[in-house]
Amino acid sequence: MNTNQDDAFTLGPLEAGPACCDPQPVIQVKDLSLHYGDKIALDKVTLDIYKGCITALIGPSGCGKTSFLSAINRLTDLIPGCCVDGHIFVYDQDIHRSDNNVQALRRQIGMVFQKPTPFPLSIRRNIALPLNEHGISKQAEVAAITEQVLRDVGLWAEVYDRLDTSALSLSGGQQQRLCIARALALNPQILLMDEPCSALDPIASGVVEDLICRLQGRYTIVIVTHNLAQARRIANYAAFFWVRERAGQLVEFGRCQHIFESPSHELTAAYVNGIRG
Ligand SMILES: Nc1ncnc2c1ncn2[C@@H]1O[C@H](COP(=O)(O)OP(=O)(O)OP(=O)(O)O)[C@@H](O)[C@H]1O
Repeated sequence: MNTNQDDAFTLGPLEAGPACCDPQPVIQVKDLSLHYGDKIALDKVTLDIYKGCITALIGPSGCGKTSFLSAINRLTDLIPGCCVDGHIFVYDQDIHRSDNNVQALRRQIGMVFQKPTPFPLSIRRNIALPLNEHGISKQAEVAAITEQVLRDVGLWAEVYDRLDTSALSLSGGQQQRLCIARALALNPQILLMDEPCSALDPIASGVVEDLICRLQGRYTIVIVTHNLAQARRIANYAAFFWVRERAGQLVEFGRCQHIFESPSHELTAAYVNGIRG
């Protein structure tokens, strides 16, 4: 087993530096409101997400962070009673237009959840299954992608000799890296991550956090985190949500340094300094 994590990852820092030096909107959210029946989870949120950057969604429990994430790849379509108003443009396409291809959208946008969610199948099948579902089934191609993405997430050296064992035999941190590899296999441009480290022990969490930093620049990443220190360490931009009049609202969005060191709103300052929330 390779114990040196720096050697394990095949992704290093980008030579050209982070793409977020020159912010280009990839996801444009305009007046997004989201209801679950009578409950307003998000009220008129407008926000741009920039190409190649990591954007952290922060705020107290129940302010609509997960709902915001779910709307971006239309997972909200699957929730009974959930209703979305407003517009979300991904690469200038309005994703809620009726002629939009949801399968193509989800291929473009990978999702990683709080709790690692490997399929109860072998490590190999976990990567192969989504590829097969999207029409990639040539054995050599599937094997090459499998090796590449497992190398990308620093897992190859740990699993190359047991690809046919159950993914459930992996540790929690390894399972989460497998889930990230599975998301990368379809070559998405955008990754949505809902508290990807919160179910992991501190060491596994550190490895996954390091991996997320290595993905920056290659992918546009939107991450929900309750860990403000983590948001500060890894994100280029932060969006601070709050609950006002029982509805989730965006209070402030900006460069991470601005949000944490000189926010424009008193509420943001109170939250990031641990006074409220
Ligand atoms: N499927 C659902 N049905 C009804 N209400 C829901 C549903 N999902 C979320 N909500 C409600 O919508 C609001 C926003 O929830 P959401 O999970 O998006 O917030 P969050 O900021 O991600 O919270 P947390 O940090 O605790 O995960 C909450 O009041 C929640 O109870």
